[in-house]
Amino acid sequence: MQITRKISDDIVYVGVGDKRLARFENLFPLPSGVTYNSYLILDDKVALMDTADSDVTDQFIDNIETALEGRTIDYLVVHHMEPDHGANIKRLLDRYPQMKVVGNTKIETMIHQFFDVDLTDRMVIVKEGDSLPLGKHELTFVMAPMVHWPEVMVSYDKTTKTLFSADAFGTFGDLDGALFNDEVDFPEDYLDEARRYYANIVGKYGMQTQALLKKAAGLEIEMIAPLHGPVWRSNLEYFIDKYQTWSSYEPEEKGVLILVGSIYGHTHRAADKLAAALKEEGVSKVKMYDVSKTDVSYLISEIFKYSHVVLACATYNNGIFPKMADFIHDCQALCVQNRQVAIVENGSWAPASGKLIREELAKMKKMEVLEPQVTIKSSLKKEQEEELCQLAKVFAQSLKEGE
Ligand SMILES: Cc1cc2nc3c(=O)[nH]c(=O)nc-3n(C[C@H](O)[C@H](O)[C@H](O)COP(=O)(O)O)c2cc1C
Repeated sequence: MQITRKISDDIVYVGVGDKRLARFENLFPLPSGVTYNSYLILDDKVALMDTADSDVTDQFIDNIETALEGRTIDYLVVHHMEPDHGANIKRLLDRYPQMKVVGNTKIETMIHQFFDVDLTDRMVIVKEGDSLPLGKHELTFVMAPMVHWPEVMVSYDKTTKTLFSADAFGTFGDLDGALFNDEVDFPEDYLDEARRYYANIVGKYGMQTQALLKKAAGLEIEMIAPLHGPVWRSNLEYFIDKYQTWSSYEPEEKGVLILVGSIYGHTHRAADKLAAALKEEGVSKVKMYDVSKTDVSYLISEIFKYSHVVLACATYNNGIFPKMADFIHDCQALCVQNRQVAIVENGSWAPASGKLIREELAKMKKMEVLEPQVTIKSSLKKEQEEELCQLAKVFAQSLKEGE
């Protein structure tokens, strides 16, 4: 059985969706799966654009064999060596003995690291701007180092004006039979997962992503074919604009994200009070999460989205409540920056989480702390309720600025 679709007259999607994988990179929950995209260009020469994860090998090979209709593969273009795309390189080298691998020198090195293969006379090394003629199609290679591994490159097909974008413009989520962005309700059903993918996987490398966007701006692109999620053939500016926003660490939306680290719920009550006060002040977008309940990858995605953040946190063994500390650590690792943040701390004998959170924020770029910092000693009292109302006013004013 094969499951393939054409993305143009002679380019066939041979990728595979996987709904069974629980966590991407054994880390990020996948409630609706993921796709491993791969594309076969059937020209005078046949080029396969990347392979797929070992979990889907059988279906992937079936797809390729059907699309080939008895032909063989001349070139395997490797854009990225992460095993969710590179796992089948050796298998394909064995299966198609005349196939050559196209990639840069770092890709060649990594192929040898991952596999015991002899690449003598089987490697075509390419650098920035090099081209590979296939017949009607000609691929031009553009290096994209650290988006999000060092060897990453993308390629551009002049004939169909397609950018094979590697992991850039990828999205979590299986596609349920769809292939193109205009076959799904992307803003409704995929945007959150696209942001979660970007923020957690590529988010650390904003500068490198900006460099790639700059190079891409010089190309006439009508289709973006990433390694995960839908192929973009319409409204490209919409998704490119999202990437501009995310990679420059600009908030996507004005609104307040409240993150609560609470052991017994008292800190939650304070967060509830603040949320209600924000509503009273006319703040339309307020979103609250318990950091113990929500996987940190969703919290990271949300902080990439919202302009303003409240960290409401209990003190735990003279430290920051562990789940909140984990979140802050992830923010630092992913270079989260440029947000307005307020702190609500709690402690029964020596509240310290506020001071410690402030120290962590100071290590990050452009994280402005809004005052007052509110200190609760066990449960919320009248005095702190007033401080929370005052903080809500400060937020409302800050949100209005620049409108
Ligand atoms: C294991 C544990 C360690 C704690 N460590 C501290 C501490 O170092 N300093 C402090 O002031 N309170 C400490 N507390 C108390 C809590 O911070 C305090 O009771 C707070 O009000 C809890 O808020 P919550 O109801 O939102 O969980 C600790 C509580 C627990 C359960």
